Amino acid sequence: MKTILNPGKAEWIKSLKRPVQKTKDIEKIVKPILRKVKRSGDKALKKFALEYDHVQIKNLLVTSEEVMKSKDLIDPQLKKAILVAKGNIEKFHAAQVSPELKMEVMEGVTCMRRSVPIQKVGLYIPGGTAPLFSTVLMLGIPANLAGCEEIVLCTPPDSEGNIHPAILFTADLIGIDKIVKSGGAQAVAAMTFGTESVPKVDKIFGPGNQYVTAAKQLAVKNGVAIDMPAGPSEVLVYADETAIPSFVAADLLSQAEHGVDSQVVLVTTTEKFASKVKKELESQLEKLPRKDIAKRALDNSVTVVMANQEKAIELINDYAPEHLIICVENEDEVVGQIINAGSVFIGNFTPESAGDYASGTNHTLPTYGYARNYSGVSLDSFYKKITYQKITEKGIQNLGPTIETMAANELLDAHKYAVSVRLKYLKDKK
Ligand SMILES: NC(=O)c1ccc[n+]([C@@H]2O[C@H](COP(=O)([O-])OP(=O)(O)OC[C@H]3O[C@@H](n4cnc5c(N)ncnc54)[C@H](O)[C@@H]3O)[C@@H](O)[C@H]2O)c1
Ligand SMILES: N[C@H](CO)Cc1c[nH]c[nH+]1
Ligand SMILES: [Zn+2]
Repeated sequence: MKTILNPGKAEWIKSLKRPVQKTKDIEKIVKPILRKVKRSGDKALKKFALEYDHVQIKNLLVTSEEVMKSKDLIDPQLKKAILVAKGNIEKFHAAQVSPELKMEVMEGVTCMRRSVPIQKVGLYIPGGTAPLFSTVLMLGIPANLAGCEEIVLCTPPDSEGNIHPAILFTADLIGIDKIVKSGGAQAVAAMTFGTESVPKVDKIFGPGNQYVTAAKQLAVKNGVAIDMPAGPSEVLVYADETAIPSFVAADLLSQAEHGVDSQVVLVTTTEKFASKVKKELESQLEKLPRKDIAKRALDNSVTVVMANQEKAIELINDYAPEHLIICVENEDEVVGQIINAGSVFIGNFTPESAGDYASGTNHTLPTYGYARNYSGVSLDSFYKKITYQKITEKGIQNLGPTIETMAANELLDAHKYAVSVRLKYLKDKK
Protein backbone atom coordinates (compact mmCIF):
# COMPACT_ATOMS: atom_id res chain seq x y z
CA MET A 1 0.00 0.00 0.00
CA LYS A 2 1.76 3.12 -1.14
CA THR A 3 1.74 6.35 0.87
CA ILE A 4 1.26 9.84 -0.53
CA LEU A 5 1.84 13.03 1.44
CA ASN A 6 -0.32 16.14 1.24
CA PRO A 7 -1.44 15.57 -2.34
CA GLY A 8 -3.24 18.21 -4.33
CA LYS A 9 -6.50 17.25 -6.06
CA ALA A 10 -4.88 16.21 -9.34
CA GLU A 11 -2.47 13.89 -7.52
CA TRP A 12 -5.09 12.21 -5.35
CA ILE A 13 -7.39 11.66 -8.34
CA LYS A 14 -4.52 9.91 -10.13
CA SER A 15 -3.42 7.84 -7.12
CA LEU A 16 -6.94 6.80 -6.09
CA LYS A 17 -8.04 5.56 -9.50
CA ARG A 18 -10.02 2.35 -9.00
CA PRO A 19 -8.26 -0.75 -10.38
CA VAL A 20 -10.97 -1.66 -12.86
CA GLN A 21 -10.69 -2.81 -16.42
CA LYS A 22 -11.66 -0.31 -19.08
CA THR A 23 -15.41 -0.37 -19.87
CA LYS A 24 -14.54 -0.98 -23.52
CA ASP A 25 -12.47 -4.07 -22.65
CA ILE A 26 -14.98 -5.56 -20.26
CA GLU A 27 -17.88 -4.94 -22.64
CA LYS A 28 -15.96 -6.86 -25.30
CA ILE A 29 -16.34 -9.92 -23.05
CA VAL A 30 -19.78 -9.24 -21.66
CA LYS A 31 -21.70 -8.16 -24.80
CA PRO A 32 -21.28 -11.52 -26.60
CA ILE A 33 -22.39 -13.30 -23.40
CA LEU A 34 -25.61 -11.26 -23.37
CA ARG A 35 -26.16 -11.90 -27.07
CA LYS A 36 -25.68 -15.65 -26.75
CA VAL A 37 -28.02 -15.96 -23.76
CA LYS A 38 -30.65 -13.92 -25.59
CA ARG A 39 -30.34 -16.23 -28.58
CA SER A 40 -29.88 -19.66 -26.96
CA GLY A 41 -31.38 -19.36 -23.46
CA ASP A 42 -30.70 -22.26 -21.08
CA LYS A 43 -28.29 -23.86 -23.54
CA ALA A 44 -26.06 -20.79 -23.34
CA LEU A 45 -26.28 -20.69 -19.53
CA LYS A 46 -25.03 -24.28 -19.39
CA LYS A 47 -22.26 -23.54 -21.88
CA PHE A 48 -21.04 -20.57 -19.82
CA ALA A 49 -21.24 -22.58 -16.57
CA LEU A 50 -18.83 -25.01 -18.19
CA GLU A 51 -16.56 -22.27 -19.49
CA TYR A 52 -16.40 -20.03 -16.40
CA ASP A 53 -17.47 -22.20 -13.45
CA HIS A 54 -15.94 -25.39 -14.87
CA VAL A 55 -19.00 -27.50 -14.23
CA GLN A 56 -21.54 -29.36 -16.32
CA ILE A 57 -25.02 -28.35 -15.14
CA LYS A 58 -27.94 -30.70 -15.86
CA ASN A 59 -30.72 -28.81 -14.10
CA LEU A 60 -30.36 -25.08 -13.84
CA LEU A 61 -33.02 -24.84 -11.13
CA VAL A 62 -32.26 -25.90 -7.56
CA THR A 63 -34.65 -28.67 -6.48
CA SER A 64 -36.62 -28.77 -3.22
CA GLU A 65 -34.55 -31.82 -2.20
CA GLU A 66 -31.36 -29.75 -2.49
CA VAL A 67 -32.92 -27.06 -0.31
CA MET A 68 -34.07 -29.64 2.28
CA LYS A 69 -30.60 -31.17 2.40
CA SER A 70 -29.00 -27.77 3.01
CA LYS A 71 -30.78 -27.49 6.36
CA ASP A 72 -28.80 -30.41 7.79
CA LEU A 73 -25.53 -28.99 6.55
CA ILE A 74 -25.71 -25.74 8.48
CA ASP A 75 -24.09 -25.47 11.86
CA PRO A 76 -26.63 -24.46 14.58
CA GLN A 77 -24.41 -21.52 15.54
CA LEU A 78 -24.56 -20.22 11.96
CA LYS A 79 -28.35 -20.69 11.87
CA LYS A 80 -28.61 -18.61 15.04
CA ALA A 81 -26.35 -15.89 13.60
CA ILE A 82 -28.38 -15.73 10.38
CA LEU A 83 -31.56 -15.34 12.45
CA VAL A 84 -30.08 -12.48 14.51
CA ALA A 85 -28.94 -10.71 11.32
CA LYS A 86 -32.33 -11.32 9.69
CA GLY A 87 -34.09 -9.76 12.70
CA ASN A 88 -31.99 -6.58 12.57
CA ILE A 89 -32.19 -6.21 8.79
CA GLU A 90 -35.97 -6.73 8.87
CA LYS A 91 -36.39 -4.16 11.64
CA PHE A 92 -34.35 -1.48 9.88
CA HIS A 93 -35.95 -2.08 6.49
CA ALA A 94 -39.53 -2.36 7.79
CA ALA A 95 -39.06 1.05 9.41
CA GLN A 96 -38.35 2.49 5.95
CA VAL A 97 -41.98 2.12 4.77
CA SER A 98 -43.08 5.52 3.51
CA PRO A 99 -46.73 6.20 4.26
CA GLU A 100 -49.17 7.00 1.49
CA LEU A 101 -49.17 10.71 0.74
CA LYS A 102 -52.49 12.48 0.12
CA MET A 103 -53.07 16.22 0.14
CA GLU A 104 -55.39 18.87 -1.21
CA VAL A 105 -52.95 21.30 -2.86
CA MET A 106 -55.71 23.82 -3.62
CA GLU A 107 -59.45 23.61 -3.16
CA GLY A 108 -60.74 20.66 -5.24
CA VAL A 109 -57.31 19.47 -6.38
CA THR A 110 -56.11 16.38 -4.53
CA CYS A 111 -52.73 14.71 -5.20
CA MET A 112 -51.65 11.30 -3.91
CA ARG A 113 -48.54 9.16 -4.01
CA ARG A 114 -48.43 5.44 -3.27
CA SER A 115 -45.62 2.90 -3.22
CA VAL A 116 -46.40 -0.05 -5.45
CA PRO A 117 -44.07 -3.07 -5.45
CA ILE A 118 -42.10 -3.91 -8.58
CA GLN A 119 -43.67 -7.16 -9.70
CA LYS A 120 -40.75 -9.31 -10.90
CA VAL A 121 -37.32 -8.91 -9.35
CA GLY A 122 -34.06 -10.74 -9.93
CA LEU A 123 -31.50 -11.06 -7.14
CA TYR A 124 -27.87 -11.73 -7.98
CA ILE A 125 -25.93 -13.41 -5.18
CA PRO A 126 -22.14 -13.43 -5.69
CA GLY A 127 -20.43 -16.77 -5.34
CA GLY A 128 -17.25 -16.67 -7.39
CA THR A 129 -14.69 -16.66 -4.60
CA ALA A 130 -16.92 -16.56 -1.50
CA PRO A 131 -20.54 -17.66 -1.02
CA LEU A 132 -22.18 -14.40 0.02
CA PHE A 133 -25.28 -15.77 1.75
CA SER A 134 -25.50 -12.47 3.64
CA THR A 135 -26.50 -10.87 0.32
CA VAL A 136 -29.57 -13.13 0.25
CA LEU A 137 -30.73 -11.37 3.43
CA MET A 138 -29.84 -7.91 2.08
CA LEU A 139 -31.90 -8.34 -1.08
CA GLY A 140 -34.51 -10.94 -0.14
CA ILE A 141 -35.75 -9.19 3.00
CA PRO A 142 -36.66 -5.84 1.37
CA ALA A 143 -38.08 -7.66 -1.69
CA ASN A 144 -40.41 -9.57 0.65
CA LEU A 145 -41.29 -6.56 2.77
CA ALA A 146 -42.20 -4.58 -0.35
CA GLY A 147 -44.41 -7.42 -1.57
CA CYS A 148 -42.72 -8.19 -4.91
CA GLU A 149 -44.77 -10.90 -6.57
CA GLU A 150 -42.02 -12.95 -8.20
CA ILE A 151 -38.48 -13.26 -6.90
CA VAL A 152 -35.79 -15.16 -8.77
CA LEU A 153 -32.31 -15.69 -7.34
CA CYS A 154 -29.24 -16.43 -9.49
CA THR A 155 -25.88 -17.49 -8.08
CA PRO A 156 -22.90 -19.38 -9.52
CA PRO A 157 -22.60 -23.12 -8.85
CA ASP A 158 -19.45 -24.63 -7.32
CA SER A 159 -17.27 -27.10 -9.21
CA GLU A 160 -19.65 -29.95 -8.23
CA GLY A 161 -22.67 -28.09 -9.57
CA ASN A 162 -23.99 -27.28 -6.10
CA ILE A 163 -25.03 -24.05 -4.45
CA HIS A 164 -23.53 -23.37 -1.04
CA PRO A 165 -25.92 -24.69 1.66
CA ALA A 166 -25.93 -21.38 3.54
CA ILE A 167 -27.27 -19.62 0.41
CA LEU A 168 -30.00 -22.26 0.07
CA PHE A 169 -30.82 -22.18 3.79
CA THR A 170 -31.08 -18.39 3.83
CA ALA A 171 -33.15 -18.26 0.65
CA ASP A 172 -35.53 -20.84 2.07
CA LEU A 173 -35.74 -18.94 5.35
CA ILE A 174 -37.09 -15.90 3.56
CA GLY A 175 -39.27 -17.86 1.18
CA ILE A 176 -37.37 -17.65 -2.13
CA ASP A 177 -37.87 -20.86 -4.06
CA LYS A 178 -36.73 -20.05 -7.60
CA ILE A 179 -32.98 -20.45 -7.39
CA VAL A 180 -30.93 -20.67 -10.56
CA LYS A 181 -27.47 -22.22 -10.77
CA SER A 182 -25.96 -19.51 -12.90
CA GLY A 183 -23.53 -16.70 -12.16
CA GLY A 184 -21.66 -13.90 -13.88
CA ALA A 185 -22.84 -11.86 -16.85
CA GLN A 186 -24.82 -14.85 -18.16
CA ALA A 187 -27.08 -14.85 -15.08
CA VAL A 188 -27.75 -11.14 -15.54
CA ALA A 189 -28.50 -11.78 -19.23
CA ALA A 190 -30.93 -14.57 -18.30
CA MET A 191 -32.87 -12.26 -15.97
CA THR A 192 -32.83 -9.52 -18.63
CA PHE A 193 -34.16 -11.54 -21.56
CA GLY A 194 -35.68 -14.59 -19.88
CA THR A 195 -34.81 -18.18 -20.80
CA GLU A 196 -36.70 -21.49 -20.60
CA SER A 197 -35.84 -21.73 -16.87
CA VAL A 198 -35.33 -18.11 -15.85
CA PRO A 199 -38.13 -15.55 -15.97
CA LYS A 200 -37.45 -12.13 -17.44
CA VAL A 201 -37.61 -9.63 -14.60
CA ASP A 202 -38.42 -5.94 -14.25
CA LYS A 203 -35.43 -5.03 -12.09
CA ILE A 204 -32.12 -6.71 -11.26
CA PHE A 205 -30.47 -6.27 -7.88
CA GLY A 206 -27.20 -7.28 -6.33
CA PRO A 207 -23.48 -6.87 -6.20
CA GLY A 208 -20.91 -8.76 -8.20
CA ASN A 209 -17.58 -8.62 -9.92
CA GLN A 210 -16.77 -6.41 -12.92
CA TYR A 211 -18.47 -8.78 -15.37
CA VAL A 212 -21.68 -8.84 -13.36
CA THR A 213 -21.64 -5.06 -12.92
CA ALA A 214 -20.99 -4.40 -16.61
CA ALA A 215 -23.78 -6.83 -17.58
CA LYS A 216 -26.20 -5.02 -15.26
CA GLN A 217 -25.31 -1.71 -16.88
CA LEU A 218 -25.96 -3.23 -20.31
CA ALA A 219 -29.23 -4.72 -19.06
CA VAL A 220 -30.50 -1.17 -18.63
CA LYS A 221 -30.13 -0.64 -22.37
CA ASN A 222 -32.43 -3.63 -22.82
CA GLY A 223 -35.29 -2.21 -20.81
CA VAL A 224 -34.56 -3.67 -17.39
CA ALA A 225 -33.95 -1.49 -14.34
CA ILE A 226 -31.07 -2.09 -11.95
CA ASP A 227 -30.41 -1.08 -8.38
CA MET A 228 -27.01 0.54 -9.09
CA PRO A 229 -23.46 -0.34 -10.14
CA ALA A 230 -22.28 -2.37 -7.09
CA GLY A 231 -18.90 -3.74 -8.10
CA PRO A 232 -15.69 -4.67 -6.27
CA SER A 233 -15.86 -3.70 -2.60
CA GLU A 234 -13.99 -0.70 -1.24
CA VAL A 235 -13.50 1.13 2.04
CA LEU A 236 -12.01 4.46 2.98
CA VAL A 237 -10.96 4.87 6.61
CA TYR A 238 -10.51 8.39 7.91
CA ALA A 239 -8.60 8.12 11.19
CA ASP A 240 -6.61 10.32 13.55
CA GLU A 241 -4.54 9.50 16.64
CA THR A 242 -7.71 8.61 18.60
CA ALA A 243 -8.19 5.56 16.35
CA ILE A 244 -6.69 2.18 17.27
CA PRO A 245 -4.21 1.14 14.55
CA SER A 246 -4.98 -2.60 14.82
CA PHE A 247 -8.71 -1.87 14.30
CA VAL A 248 -7.99 0.34 11.29
CA ALA A 249 -5.76 -2.31 9.70
CA ALA A 250 -8.39 -5.00 10.29
CA ASP A 251 -11.07 -2.87 8.62
CA LEU A 252 -8.87 -2.20 5.60
CA LEU A 253 -8.11 -5.91 5.24
CA SER A 254 -11.79 -6.84 5.62
CA GLN A 255 -12.52 -5.22 2.27
CA ALA A 256 -9.18 -6.02 0.65
CA GLU A 257 -9.92 -9.75 1.04
CA HIS A 258 -13.02 -9.49 -1.18
CA GLY A 259 -11.12 -9.54 -4.43
CA VAL A 260 -7.94 -8.55 -6.20
CA ASP A 261 -9.75 -5.60 -7.73
CA SER A 262 -10.92 -4.19 -4.41
CA GLN A 263 -9.40 -0.94 -3.22
CA VAL A 264 -8.91 0.32 0.33
CA VAL A 265 -7.80 3.79 1.36
CA LEU A 266 -6.50 5.20 4.62
CA VAL A 267 -6.72 8.94 5.06
CA THR A 268 -4.97 10.25 8.13
CA THR A 269 -3.36 13.35 9.48
CA THR A 270 0.10 12.18 10.62
CA GLU A 271 2.82 10.00 9.14
CA LYS A 272 3.33 8.47 12.60
CA PHE A 273 -0.22 7.06 12.65
CA ALA A 274 0.12 5.87 9.05
CA SER A 275 3.23 3.87 9.91
CA LYS A 276 1.55 2.26 12.95
CA VAL A 277 -1.28 1.05 10.68
CA LYS A 278 1.24 -0.17 8.10
CA LYS A 279 2.94 -2.36 10.73
CA GLU A 280 -0.41 -3.80 11.79
CA LEU A 281 -1.38 -4.46 8.19
CA GLU A 282 1.79 -6.43 7.59
CA SER A 283 1.32 -8.67 10.60
CA GLN A 284 -2.44 -9.21 10.22
CA LEU A 285 -2.12 -9.92 6.50
CA GLU A 286 0.16 -12.90 7.12
CA LYS A 287 -2.53 -14.64 9.18
CA LEU A 288 -5.28 -14.38 6.59
CA PRO A 289 -6.33 -17.44 4.57
CA ARG A 290 -7.11 -15.08 1.67
CA LYS A 291 -3.82 -13.21 2.04
CA ASP A 292 -2.90 -13.59 -1.63
CA ILE A 293 -6.11 -11.86 -2.69
CA ALA A 294 -5.82 -9.18 0.02
CA LYS A 295 -2.16 -8.56 -0.82
CA ARG A 296 -3.00 -7.89 -4.45
CA ALA A 297 -5.83 -5.57 -3.44
CA LEU A 298 -3.40 -3.69 -1.18
CA ASP A 299 -1.17 -3.16 -4.21
CA ASN A 300 -4.06 -1.09 -5.64
CA SER A 301 -4.54 0.76 -2.38
CA VAL A 302 -3.25 3.99 -0.90
CA THR A 303 -2.52 5.73 2.39
CA VAL A 304 -2.94 9.47 2.17
CA VAL A 305 -1.47 11.76 4.80
CA MET A 306 -3.38 15.03 4.66
CA ALA A 307 -2.29 18.36 6.04
CA ASN A 308 -5.65 19.24 7.54
CA GLN A 309 -9.19 18.05 8.05
CA GLU A 310 -10.73 20.35 5.46
CA LYS A 311 -8.58 18.82 2.72
CA ALA A 312 -9.25 15.30 4.03
CA ILE A 313 -13.01 15.85 3.79
CA GLU A 314 -12.66 17.30 0.30
CA LEU A 315 -10.79 14.14 -0.76
CA ILE A 316 -13.40 11.84 0.83
CA ASN A 317 -16.31 13.57 -0.92
CA ASP A 318 -14.41 13.56 -4.17
CA TYR A 319 -13.59 9.82 -3.92
CA ALA A 320 -17.17 8.93 -2.84
CA PRO A 321 -16.33 5.62 -1.16
CA GLU A 322 -18.71 2.68 -0.95
CA HIS A 323 -17.92 2.40 2.77
CA LEU A 324 -16.55 5.21 4.88
CA ILE A 325 -15.21 4.64 8.39
CA ILE A 326 -14.79 7.81 10.44
CA CYS A 327 -12.64 7.38 13.48
CA VAL A 328 -11.57 10.85 14.58
CA GLU A 329 -11.97 12.95 17.70
CA ASN A 330 -14.56 15.37 16.26
CA GLU A 331 -16.57 12.64 14.53
CA ASP A 332 -19.94 14.47 14.57
CA GLU A 333 -18.48 17.50 12.85
CA VAL A 334 -16.92 15.33 10.14
CA VAL A 335 -20.02 13.15 9.68
CA GLY A 336 -22.06 16.32 9.08
CA GLN A 337 -19.82 17.28 6.17
CA ILE A 338 -19.96 13.97 4.29
CA ILE A 339 -22.01 14.27 1.12
CA ASN A 340 -20.73 11.33 -0.95
CA ALA A 341 -20.57 7.84 0.61
CA GLY A 342 -22.54 4.59 0.35
CA SER A 343 -22.64 3.87 4.09
CA VAL A 344 -20.82 5.48 7.01
CA PHE A 345 -19.38 3.70 10.08
CA ILE A 346 -18.62 5.88 13.08
CA GLY A 347 -16.13 5.35 15.90
CA ASN A 348 -13.63 2.77 17.08
CA PHE A 349 -16.20 0.08 17.75
CA THR A 350 -18.06 0.13 14.45
CA PRO A 351 -16.29 -2.27 12.11
CA GLU A 352 -17.44 -2.17 8.52
CA SER A 353 -18.25 -5.89 8.72
CA ALA A 354 -21.12 -5.01 11.09
CA GLY A 355 -22.90 -3.47 8.11
CA ASP A 356 -21.81 -6.32 5.83
CA TYR A 357 -23.66 -8.83 7.97
CA ALA A 358 -25.87 -7.96 10.80
CA SER A 359 -26.35 -4.42 12.14
CA GLY A 360 -29.41 -3.85 9.94
CA THR A 361 -28.23 -1.51 7.16
CA ASN A 362 -27.99 -2.84 3.62
CA HIS A 363 -24.60 -3.92 2.28
CA THR A 364 -25.49 -3.57 -1.40
CA LEU A 365 -23.87 -0.23 -2.08
CA PRO A 366 -22.55 1.87 -4.96
CA THR A 367 -18.86 1.49 -5.82
CA TYR A 368 -16.54 3.19 -8.39
CA GLY A 369 -17.56 6.62 -7.03
CA TYR A 370 -21.24 6.10 -7.90
CA ALA A 371 -22.01 7.10 -4.29
CA ARG A 372 -21.99 10.59 -5.83
CA ASN A 373 -25.29 9.89 -7.57
CA TYR A 374 -26.76 6.61 -6.27
CA SER A 375 -27.95 5.36 -2.88
CA GLY A 376 -27.47 1.82 -1.62
CA VAL A 377 -30.30 -0.71 -1.73
CA SER A 378 -33.19 0.08 0.61
CA LEU A 379 -36.85 -0.82 0.84
CA ASP A 380 -37.59 1.96 -1.65
CA SER A 381 -35.48 0.22 -4.29
CA PHE A 382 -38.23 -2.42 -4.59
CA TYR A 383 -41.07 0.03 -5.16
CA LYS A 384 -42.32 2.31 -7.87
CA LYS A 385 -43.95 5.46 -6.59
CA ILE A 386 -47.15 6.09 -8.48
CA THR A 387 -48.81 9.47 -8.25
CA TYR A 388 -52.58 9.99 -8.50
CA GLN A 389 -54.82 13.03 -8.73
CA LYS A 390 -58.51 13.78 -8.46
CA ILE A 391 -59.92 17.16 -9.47
CA THR A 392 -63.46 18.17 -8.67
CA GLU A 393 -65.69 20.64 -10.60
CA LYS A 394 -64.59 23.34 -8.18
CA GLY A 395 -60.97 22.25 -8.57
CA ILE A 396 -60.91 22.53 -12.37
CA GLN A 397 -62.52 25.98 -12.10
CA ASN A 398 -59.74 27.00 -9.68
CA LEU A 399 -56.82 25.50 -11.58
CA GLY A 400 -58.09 25.51 -15.18
CA PRO A 401 -57.09 29.08 -16.15
CA THR A 402 -53.52 28.43 -14.98
CA ILE A 403 -53.28 25.33 -17.18
CA GLU A 404 -54.83 27.14 -20.13
CA THR A 405 -52.30 29.98 -19.89
CA MET A 406 -49.31 27.64 -19.63
CA ALA A 407 -50.51 25.40 -22.47
CA ALA A 408 -51.14 28.39 -24.76
CA ASN A 409 -47.64 29.69 -24.10
CA GLU A 410 -46.12 26.29 -24.92
CA LEU A 411 -48.10 26.50 -28.19
CA LEU A 412 -49.97 23.30 -27.31
CA ASP A 413 -53.59 24.08 -28.09
CA ALA A 414 -54.92 20.56 -27.58
CA HIS A 415 -53.62 20.65 -24.01
CA LYS A 416 -55.43 23.95 -23.48
CA TYR A 417 -58.64 22.66 -25.05
CA ALA A 418 -58.73 19.64 -22.67
CA VAL A 419 -59.33 22.21 -19.93
CA SER A 420 -61.40 24.74 -21.88
CA VAL A 421 -63.94 22.11 -22.94
CA ARG A 422 -64.58 21.26 -19.29
CA LEU A 423 -64.80 24.89 -18.16
CA LYS A 424 -67.30 25.58 -20.92
CA TYR A 425 -69.35 22.53 -19.93
CA LEU A 426 -69.55 23.78 -16.35
CA LYS A 427 -70.45 27.31 -17.48
CA ASP A 428 -73.22 26.02 -19.79
CA LYS A 429 -74.59 23.81 -16.98
CA LYS A 430 -75.26 26.80 -14.73
N1 LIG B 1 -20.69 -3.30 -3.86
C1 LIG B 1 -21.30 -4.19 -3.11
O1 LIG B 1 -22.34 -3.90 -2.54
C2 LIG B 1 -20.73 -5.57 -2.95
C3 LIG B 1 -21.29 -6.45 -2.02
C4 LIG B 1 -20.77 -7.76 -1.96
C5 LIG B 1 -19.75 -8.14 -2.82
N2 LIG B 1 -19.24 -7.27 -3.69
C6 LIG B 1 -18.22 -7.65 -4.68
O2 LIG B 1 -18.77 -8.72 -5.42
C7 LIG B 1 -17.71 -9.38 -6.07
C8 LIG B 1 -17.94 -10.88 -6.07
O3 LIG B 1 -17.11 -11.36 -7.07
P1 LIG B 1 -16.85 -12.89 -7.34
O4 LIG B 1 -16.00 -12.97 -8.55
O5 LIG B 1 -16.39 -13.55 -6.09
O6 LIG B 1 -18.29 -13.49 -7.61
P2 LIG B 1 -19.41 -13.17 -8.72
O7 LIG B 1 -20.53 -14.09 -8.39
O8 LIG B 1 -19.69 -11.75 -8.81
O9 LIG B 1 -18.78 -13.60 -10.11
C9 LIG B 1 -18.49 -14.92 -10.41
C10 LIG B 1 -18.81 -15.19 -11.85
O10 LIG B 1 -18.04 -14.32 -12.68
C11 LIG B 1 -17.89 -14.93 -13.95
N3 LIG B 1 -16.52 -14.78 -14.43
C12 LIG B 1 -15.39 -15.06 -13.76
N4 LIG B 1 -14.31 -14.84 -14.55
C13 LIG B 1 -14.79 -14.43 -15.76
C14 LIG B 1 -14.17 -14.03 -16.99
N5 LIG B 1 -12.85 -14.02 -17.13
N6 LIG B 1 -14.97 -13.66 -18.00
C15 LIG B 1 -16.32 -13.64 -17.87
N7 LIG B 1 -16.95 -14.01 -16.72
C16 LIG B 1 -16.20 -14.40 -15.69
C17 LIG B 1 -18.24 -16.38 -13.81
O11 LIG B 1 -19.40 -16.64 -14.52
C18 LIG B 1 -18.49 -16.57 -12.32
O12 LIG B 1 -19.57 -17.43 -12.08
C19 LIG B 1 -16.44 -8.95 -5.39
O13 LIG B 1 -15.75 -8.09 -6.26
C20 LIG B 1 -16.93 -8.20 -4.17
O14 LIG B 1 -16.04 -7.20 -3.78
C21 LIG B 1 -19.73 -6.00 -3.80
N1 LIG C 1 -18.46 -5.81 1.84
C1 LIG C 1 -19.44 -6.28 0.89
C2 LIG C 1 -20.05 -5.05 0.25
O1 LIG C 1 -19.12 -4.33 -0.48
C3 LIG C 1 -20.54 -7.13 1.48
C4 LIG C 1 -20.13 -8.40 2.14
C5 LIG C 1 -20.80 -9.57 2.15
N2 LIG C 1 -20.10 -10.44 2.90
C6 LIG C 1 -19.05 -9.81 3.33
N3 LIG C 1 -19.05 -8.58 2.87
ZN1 LIG D 1 -17.39 -7.26 2.98
